[in-house]
Amino acid sequence: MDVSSSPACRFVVLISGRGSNMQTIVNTVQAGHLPATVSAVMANKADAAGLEWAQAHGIPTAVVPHRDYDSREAFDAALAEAIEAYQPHYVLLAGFMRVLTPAFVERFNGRLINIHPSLLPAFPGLHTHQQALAMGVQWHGCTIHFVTPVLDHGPIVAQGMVPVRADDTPDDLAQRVLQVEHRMYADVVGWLAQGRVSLDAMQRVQVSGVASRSFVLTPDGVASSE
Ligand SMILES: Nc1nc2c(c(=O)[nH]1)N[C@@H](CN(C=O)c1ccc(C(=O)N[C@@H](CCC(=O)O)C(=O)O)cc1)CN2
Ligand SMILES: NCC(=O)N[C@@H]1O[C@H](COP(=O)([O-])[O-])[C@@H](O)[C@H]1O
Repeated sequence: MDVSSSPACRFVVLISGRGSNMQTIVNTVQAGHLPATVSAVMANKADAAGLEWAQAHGIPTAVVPHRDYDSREAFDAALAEAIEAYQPHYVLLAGFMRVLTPAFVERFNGRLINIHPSLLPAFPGLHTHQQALAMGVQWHGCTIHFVTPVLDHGPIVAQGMVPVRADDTPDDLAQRVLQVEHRMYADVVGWLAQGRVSLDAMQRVQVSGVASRSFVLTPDGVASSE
């Protein structure tokens, strides 16, 4: 793919399902206020509902079915080849549900971003809303972080939090957290596109010109904690 004419920040977005975070990313970029483009949306499942939405919005899509490969390493190598064809500045995981191998993470080191539906380091892995309710936490939320070989452990870019209600079900919590996820990823995509995000010598995230990297859900919507 010839990207020489594209000086903008190129994103490839990885999904596994409905892709509401991917839709937020595409809508943010296609609003036209950022020097950025979503070069492709890719999924590890052909039935990922977000693929049809992306195609309808003019975004190239690809499927690399993880079940077609004999090993995690082989799948990751095929996925990496598909991604590198677009020469992205960043690869954004948005509901991507495969644990990535160290070789894959190394190949995109410093350019791989994920959104996780908990306030890391609390509740890594899957079923985070069930974990939160089981522990009786009163605050829950989401984290955008750089991806490292250690699952859900990378340097944190932003976090957002929501109150937990006594009668919450996991789905109630998921829907409340998604509101914050969408606002957060929209802001983080802007920071990335504007070249504001870096890692210091201690592998801590720095975002130039941004006073707060935390968000909170209020009765009036999602607010930055500035
Ligand atoms: N090396 C890393 N890979 C991934 C990270 C990461 O931080 N480091 N983040 C995840 C995203 N994620 C949570 O945010 C996550 C995704 C998937 C799983 C998981 O256990 N997946 C199973 C399959 C589950 C399924 O297919 O439904 C698996 O891969 O065997 C845990 C956490 C993305 N990858
Ligand atoms: N461990 C990864 C993970 O659980 N990601 C979560 O999957 C959901 C996908 O929603 P979406 O497909 O509508 O963006 C989101 O809540 C995201 O945080």
